[in-house]
Amino acid sequence: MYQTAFLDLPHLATASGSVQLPGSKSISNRVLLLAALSAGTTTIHDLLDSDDTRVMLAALRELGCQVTPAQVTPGQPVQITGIDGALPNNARAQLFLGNAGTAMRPLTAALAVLGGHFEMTGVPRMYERPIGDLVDALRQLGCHIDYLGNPGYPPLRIGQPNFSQLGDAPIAVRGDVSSQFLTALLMALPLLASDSDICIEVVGELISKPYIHITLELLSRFGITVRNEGWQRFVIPAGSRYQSPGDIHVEADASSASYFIALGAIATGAGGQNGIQVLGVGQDSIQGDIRFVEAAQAMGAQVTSGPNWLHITRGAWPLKAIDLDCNHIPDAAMTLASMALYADGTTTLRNIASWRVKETDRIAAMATELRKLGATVEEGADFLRITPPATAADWRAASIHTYDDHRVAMCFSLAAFNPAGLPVRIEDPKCVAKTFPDYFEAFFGVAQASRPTPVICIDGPTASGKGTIAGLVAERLGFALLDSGALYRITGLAASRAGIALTEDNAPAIADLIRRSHIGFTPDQRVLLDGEDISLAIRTEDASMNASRVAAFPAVREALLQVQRDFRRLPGLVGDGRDMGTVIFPDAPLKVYLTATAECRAERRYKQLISKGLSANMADLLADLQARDARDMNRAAAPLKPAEDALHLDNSEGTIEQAVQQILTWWEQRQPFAPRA
Ligand SMILES: Nc1ncnc2c1ncn2[C@@H]1O[C@H](COP(=O)(O)OP(=O)(O)O)[C@@H](O)[C@H]1O
Ligand SMILES: Nc1ccn([C@@H]2O[C@H](COP(=O)(O)OP(=O)(O)O)[C@@H](O)[C@H]2O)c(=O)n1
Repeated sequence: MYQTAFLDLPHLATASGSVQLPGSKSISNRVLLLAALSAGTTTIHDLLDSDDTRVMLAALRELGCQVTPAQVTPGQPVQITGIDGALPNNARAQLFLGNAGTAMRPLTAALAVLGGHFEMTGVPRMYERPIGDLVDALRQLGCHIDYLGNPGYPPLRIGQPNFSQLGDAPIAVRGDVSSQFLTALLMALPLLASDSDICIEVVGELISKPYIHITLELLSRFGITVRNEGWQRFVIPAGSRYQSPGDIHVEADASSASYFIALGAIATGAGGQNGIQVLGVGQDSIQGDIRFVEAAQAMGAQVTSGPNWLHITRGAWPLKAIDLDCNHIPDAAMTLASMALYADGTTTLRNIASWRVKETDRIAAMATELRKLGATVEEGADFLRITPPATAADWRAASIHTYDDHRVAMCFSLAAFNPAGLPVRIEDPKCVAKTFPDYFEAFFGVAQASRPTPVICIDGPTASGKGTIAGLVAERLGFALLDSGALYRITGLAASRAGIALTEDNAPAIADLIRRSHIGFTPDQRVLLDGEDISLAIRTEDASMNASRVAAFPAVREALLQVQRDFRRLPGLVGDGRDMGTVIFPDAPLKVYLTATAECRAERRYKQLISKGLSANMADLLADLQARDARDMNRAAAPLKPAEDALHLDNSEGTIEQAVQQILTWWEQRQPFAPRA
């Protein structure tokens, strides 16, 4: 996830490939419970691995269900052998359910009906989340539930039920607080419906009907066909029995899919590749937002689908403007507003009044931000009318405000395909965490920039502060980081360990050795050589000298050339070294030559080594540093020198933060966005 203040999307040209969307949380936990209650073994594909599914799985194991493997492993299904509608007599368990409402409520209902001796506990926040309406409904039936803390809230104790008073009267449950109570009853009461129908009556207006729809659909896959009488009464027919469907796929969140469906409609692929494959949700999805596919098709998208996948390619281009009542797809319809930027006329999205009361006033937010890009937007109480910029010249480079609304951020990523070649800035990109923390990573994984991905080069002599400052600049911009010196350090270390003398004669052997080695950098910048963590070993002064020796060999530099260029990836890269701007990335839009006096550098290096627990001596350090400067500057292959278009930054006096700010200011001056207020 990008934690930066903003994220600059370079102008994008093409997109193709496949995106695996994470499984939906509410579907995952429903499927787990239904599989546990069923007869037979269920193989669950694409289960979400999250805190909430982990506590559910642990609880099911505690109740005696066989779960293999014990943990969710990416790409591997989970198998659950169910209890076939009954627990052993006097079953007993203490279940810790964290803060997972999707586990606490349905499990409470199911266990209260099954009977036994159970304690349902969780984290303190769970004890502030009401469950009284569900407990009241279950007590009407004859279930035995006690509050162990505050009445109306978990923790709970569940005992043996007494159903002798259970008549034909409907069971009443409030529907206007949380639809999870109704979901919980709908999943528990089939256990009681062997001899006669069970009727649930909703008191108050039922909220979140799409979620009840999901529950009903999943129940039917597990053999229970509930009669839905106008969303006010639900009848579970006599003779209902949970039966495993064998295999079941957990769908991804259908609204998350909308951005990639739109992407497939907007972008063509590069080099013969075609289309976007969305894995995790298919057109037979049980989620209401899947009908976004029809709207995207009306605008021109070509969509094919199979079990849990969609494939989208560009059809009509420009896209076709539409006039649509969006009441059935309130969340996904926002994505249509971004698609409207690429349409052949004015698009009208109607019946979207609910947008006004979401994370932000989404009608106002979309209108404001679309206008920043150059679109003409008319905004009404419950509609949005969008006319794209008339020509490429009418597009504007915009810094998109995201209002702490994940969907605004995701929608506007699509503006980076504009015909004007402009980048797009997304402010506060971490707001996507609400539903899709790795959205931008997934987006960058399939999109390609129209020009070489931006690189900021920071070159300079040893201990001038390159590594420290490059790391901070990369962090602020969400860019990848290339510590090129580490590659020479690794090479020196690998050669020494292999017993190869670091002489010019041996350069081909050293180059060969490094080509065969497996070099890795972890996200927290630890350095791996053939799987071994050598982060500390390459930082000794010995390793520094060896690095500077092997770095003088053209064969070694040649071997490392492509390795370094391969670090270039969206949204950008900061490269730190000696020849980033002169040899490796000569086309970089910003090159900085960072210097500081030799004395200043020696002193900083001294402090740095001591703080890492490595031994150091000031006089030796100064001499070594000067020797290394001389070797780096005077060698024939890629000598250390400023690129002709480099900006010089003397880091002897100022603080680290001042140097970082100077580089960020230079970067900002190269961007087309208006200065931030
Ligand atoms: N402007 C500065 N003021 C104080 N210390 C600095 C400054 N710039 C860098 N340093 C410190 O100098 C040391 C060497 O910096 P480093 O980033 O390792 O240099 P390089 O990568 O150029 O060899 C680090 O401990 C760093 O924190
Ligand atoms: N792009 C680069 C980076 C490092 N190097 C060499 O690799 C050595 C170690 O690089 P480094 O950046 O880790 O060293 P320090 O600047 O931290 O001392 C340097 O002394 C250079 O000789 C290089 O030649 N080209």
